[in-house]
Amino acid sequence: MTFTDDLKKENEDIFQMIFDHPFVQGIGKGELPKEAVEHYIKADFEFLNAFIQVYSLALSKSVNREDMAYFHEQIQFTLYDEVKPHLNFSEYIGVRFEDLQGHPLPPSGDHYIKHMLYHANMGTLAETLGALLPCPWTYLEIGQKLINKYQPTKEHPFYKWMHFYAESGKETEEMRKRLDVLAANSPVDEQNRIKDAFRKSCQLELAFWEMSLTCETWSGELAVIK
Ligand SMILES: Cc1ncc(C[n+]2csc(CCO)c2C)c(N)n1
Repeated sequence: MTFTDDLKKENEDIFQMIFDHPFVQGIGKGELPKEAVEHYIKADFEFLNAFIQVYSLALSKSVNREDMAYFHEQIQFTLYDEVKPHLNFSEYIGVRFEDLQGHPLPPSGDHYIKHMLYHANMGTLAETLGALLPCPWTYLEIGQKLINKYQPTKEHPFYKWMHFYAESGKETEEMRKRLDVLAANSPVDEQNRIKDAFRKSCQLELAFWEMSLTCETWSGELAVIK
């Protein structure tokens, strides 16, 4: 068992709760409230901006060219390829993607990006990867399991979304490989911080789906500053 095999086993409960979440199941069924999808895209555009910033902090902690090239590639991927699933969702709600950008993150999304930024700013490269890994891993599993369960055809409204993530296994594999090497050389207290960062990111992935479905907002009248 590798370190990341253990992480997956310890967090199987949250992976299952994510797959069972009504927003995720709604993707598989091809039926989702348009307001919830709009809430998701607005938040996720900002989430990806933060993800790119976290990758760049990880790049700054890299000590060899291979890791630098890896984070550079992942920044490119997030900037240009991750737009495709957003476009699929935007088409479904009939709103231009450009009109869904620049909105402040709701509380759970805000919590998630600050959690990642905390580990990237205060922790080691391994800790940063621990906080990042649930993002590609939970989406890979969602894509694969939804396709398996619902067998979508090309006419399914979220066919592209599901295939994009089901075929993103390389991202998860590469990140796992790096974390496994780093964690094997980490002291126990650092391994515990990696485990904590990973579990909280899994829980915040779940919270992100719930935030979208319930159109979560900040309380009170005062507008939130982005
Ligand atoms: C809340 C949330 N979690 C995960 C993803 C998917 N995702 C975002 S960046 C990335 C890895 C790129 O290297 C992946 C798989 C998302 N869109 N939104």
